[in-house]
Amino acid sequence: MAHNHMNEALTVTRGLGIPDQEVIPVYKNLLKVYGDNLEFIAEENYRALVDAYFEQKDDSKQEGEVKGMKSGKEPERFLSVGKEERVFPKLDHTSKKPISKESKTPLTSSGSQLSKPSKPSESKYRLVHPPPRSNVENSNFIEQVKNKISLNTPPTAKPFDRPLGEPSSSHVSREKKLLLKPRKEKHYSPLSPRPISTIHPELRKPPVKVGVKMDNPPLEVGVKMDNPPLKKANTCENGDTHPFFKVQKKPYNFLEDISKGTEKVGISLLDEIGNERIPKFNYIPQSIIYQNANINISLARIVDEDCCSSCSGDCLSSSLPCACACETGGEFAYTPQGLLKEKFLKACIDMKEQPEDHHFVYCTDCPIERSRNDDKFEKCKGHLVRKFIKECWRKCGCDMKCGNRVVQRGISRRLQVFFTSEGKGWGVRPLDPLPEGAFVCEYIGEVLTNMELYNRNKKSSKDRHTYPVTLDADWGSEGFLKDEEALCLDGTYHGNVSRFINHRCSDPNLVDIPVEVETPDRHFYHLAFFTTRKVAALEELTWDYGIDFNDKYHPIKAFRCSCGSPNCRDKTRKRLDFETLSKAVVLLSLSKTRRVVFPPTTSWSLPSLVSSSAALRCLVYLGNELMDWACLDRVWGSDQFAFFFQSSSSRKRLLVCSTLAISSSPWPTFALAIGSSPASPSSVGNKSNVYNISKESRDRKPLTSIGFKISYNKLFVVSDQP
Ligand SMILES: C[S@@+](CC[C@H](N)C(=O)[O-])C[C@H]1O[C@@H](n2cnc3c(N)ncnc32)[C@H](O)[C@@H]1O
Repeated sequence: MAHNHMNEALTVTRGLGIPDQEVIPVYKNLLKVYGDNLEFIAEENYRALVDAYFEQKDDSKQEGEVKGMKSGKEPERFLSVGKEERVFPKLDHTSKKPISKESKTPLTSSGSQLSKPSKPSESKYRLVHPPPRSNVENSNFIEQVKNKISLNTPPTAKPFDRPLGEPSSSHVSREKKLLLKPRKEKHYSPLSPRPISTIHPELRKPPVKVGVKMDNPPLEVGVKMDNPPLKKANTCENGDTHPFFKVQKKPYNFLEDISKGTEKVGISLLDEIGNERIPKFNYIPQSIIYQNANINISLARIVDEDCCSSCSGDCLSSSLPCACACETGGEFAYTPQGLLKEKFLKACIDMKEQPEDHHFVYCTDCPIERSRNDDKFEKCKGHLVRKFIKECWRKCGCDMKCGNRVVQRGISRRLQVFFTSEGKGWGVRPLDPLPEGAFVCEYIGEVLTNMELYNRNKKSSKDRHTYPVTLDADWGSEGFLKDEEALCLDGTYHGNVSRFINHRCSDPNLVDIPVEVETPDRHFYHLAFFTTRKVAALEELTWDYGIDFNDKYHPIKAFRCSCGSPNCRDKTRKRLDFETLSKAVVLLSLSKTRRVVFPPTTSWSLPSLVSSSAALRCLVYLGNELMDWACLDRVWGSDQFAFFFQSSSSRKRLLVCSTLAISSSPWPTFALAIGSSPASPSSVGNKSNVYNISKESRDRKPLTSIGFKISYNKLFVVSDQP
C-alpha cells in the first residue's frame, strides 16, 4: 500500500520533471508529519508533496545551498499562492534541558523543555511587486473588490483567478491543480492604488467607532480615518520599498516528540499555520504531588479482599473474575482486546451526558465554596457521582500484561498536538483511527489541593487557557473533606498531552472515567480518557469539561466556547444568522495580548499580521452590541483570509472572508464578503473540507461586501456595500 502510494506520487512528480532522489526525502518527511496518513498526502494529486518539494527547494535556493535545478530547467509547478510563504517542516526538537523541579511559577522560555521553532531567517523574505499602477487606476475599488472576493463569479483578471475562500495551495480543485504556472510568474497584485475613501462616496464616511466590551478587548484606538496623500504604492515614507510587498516565509512548527521520550509512543506537535508559539510547559508522564496535597498510598491499606494476590498471569483469561472486578459489578471493565466493554462505556457516557438528579451529591461544606474564603459563601453546586474502574495493582499476583491493567500501562496510541482552526488554541488528534472504548491517555498534572488551585487561578486570572480538573468524583461519600483531601490536577506547568484536549459541550468523542490504581481511597484517583465511539485518524479529540459557563467561580475558568456542537451550553455566545451578519458592522482587530509594534517596522503583509506578533480577530457588532467574535481561521496566500462563525441554524457555519488589498496609503485596505459554509462544524478543520466549504460558498451569492480601512491597530469598516 505504502509502496504503491509512493510510486503513484513519483509518477506525479516525474511528470513535473522532479528527480526521484530529490522528492523521496520530502515524501518521507511528510509521512512523519502526518503520521503516515497517506490520503492526506495523496489529496489533490499529491499537492502537499509538490508544494513541500518546491518550498524546500526555494528555501535551499535562497540560502544558497542549491545552485539550481539539476536539469537546468525549472519544472513547471502548480499555481500556488497559499503555501508559498511556508517552509517545509523543520524538525526541531533539540532541547535536552533537564526536567525542572516542581515550581510555583510558570516555566520561562529558558525553563521550557520544548525547543522553540526556528525563526525564519532574513533570506526567507521575498520581494514581490505589484503590477504597474496604470493597469488598475481607473477601476472602481468596490467593483474590483467584488470581483476579487465574489464567491460566485468566475474570476477574470489574472491576479484574482481564484475566488475568495478557495484555498489556493493544497485546496485547489482537481481541474485547477493541473493549471501549471512557472513560479516566476506569480505575483501579488494590489486591488487599487488609491485609498478607498477617494473612490466611493460611501467610503468617505467617518469610521465606525464602537465601544468594545469583551474578555480580551482589542486595543481601543479611535482614530479618525483620514485621506493620506497619494504616495507611490510601493514606497514607504522613508523612500524604501513598501514593506507590504515583503512576504515573510513561515515555517510550520513541528516537533517530533513533546514527551521527550517519556511515553512509549512519541507525541508530535504540528502547527500548520506556522504562527503559534510552542507551548511552554514541562511534559511529565505521571502526576506529581504538590506541597500539602494529601495522598495516602500504602500497601497496608489494600486489604486482601480488595486485590487478587493469588492470581497469576492475566486475570481476564481466568474463568471466574477475581476480586478486582468487584468494583465493576463482578465483571471486568475491559475486553481481552483492551477496550472498554460497551455496556460499561455506555453507562459512563450516559451519566456524564444525561445525568439524573440522583447522580449528583451535594456536600454540606463544599471545598470549592470554602476555598473562596469570602463573604459570598454559597451552597454546594453538586458533584457528579461517577462510575470507577478498578485496575489490578501492586499487591495483585498477576503480571503487567494482565488485561485489567490498561491505564497504568500508559499511552499506546499515536497522538498529535495540533493548532486548531476554530480559535480554541492547541488541540489533540490521533494519527490512526481509534476503535470505540479505546484508552487514549490519562489527565496528568500536579496534584494540588483545591485551595491551591483557587489561589493559582486568582494569580493567573488573565491567562487565556486554563488546565485544571477537580477530582471530585467521590466527594459526596464523605461527610467532611479536609482541605488537603479535596484534590485536583493542574496541567498548567507540568502535564502531559491531555492538557491540550479541548472541550465539547455534547457528543464529545472522549469520556473521562475515574480509575483506581494504587489507593482505595478516592481522594486521589486517575482520570482516564476513553473513546465514546470510533474516531477517524486526525479527527480532533474532545471531552466535556463539565464546565458551567455561568459560574465565574468554577475552577475551570469559563471561556467563549467554540465547540461547534448544536447543543453548546455557552449561551453567552450569541449565534448569528445570515441576516444579522449582513446588517452587522464587522471590525477586524488585532488582539491586545499580542500587540504589533506600530507603525509596523517590518511588514503590513497578511502573513505578518497573523504572525506570532499579532492575532487577528473579527468582531461582529449589531449597533453597539458585540454579537460574536472569531479568531482568524484560514489564511490563503498573502491576501485572503476567513473567519468562521457558528450559525444559529444548527450545523451551518457562517463564513466571513476578507481580501487584503494594497492602496497607495501607508495602510492596506480590506474587502469583505459573507457566505455560508454547509460543512459540519467539526469538519471545518479538515483540509479536504475547507475546499468544499469555499466551493459551496462560491455557489451562493455573497450577501454583502464591506470595505475596510486599517487605522492604527484597528481596521474600521468604512462602507457597507449593498
Ligand atoms: C485544557 S486547555 C486545552 C488546550 C488549549 N486549547 C491550549 O491551546 O493549550 C483548556 C483551554 O482551551 C480552550 N478551549 C478548550 N475548549 C474550547 C472550546 N470548546 N472553545 C473555546 N476554547 C476552548 C480554553 O481557553 C480553555 O481554557
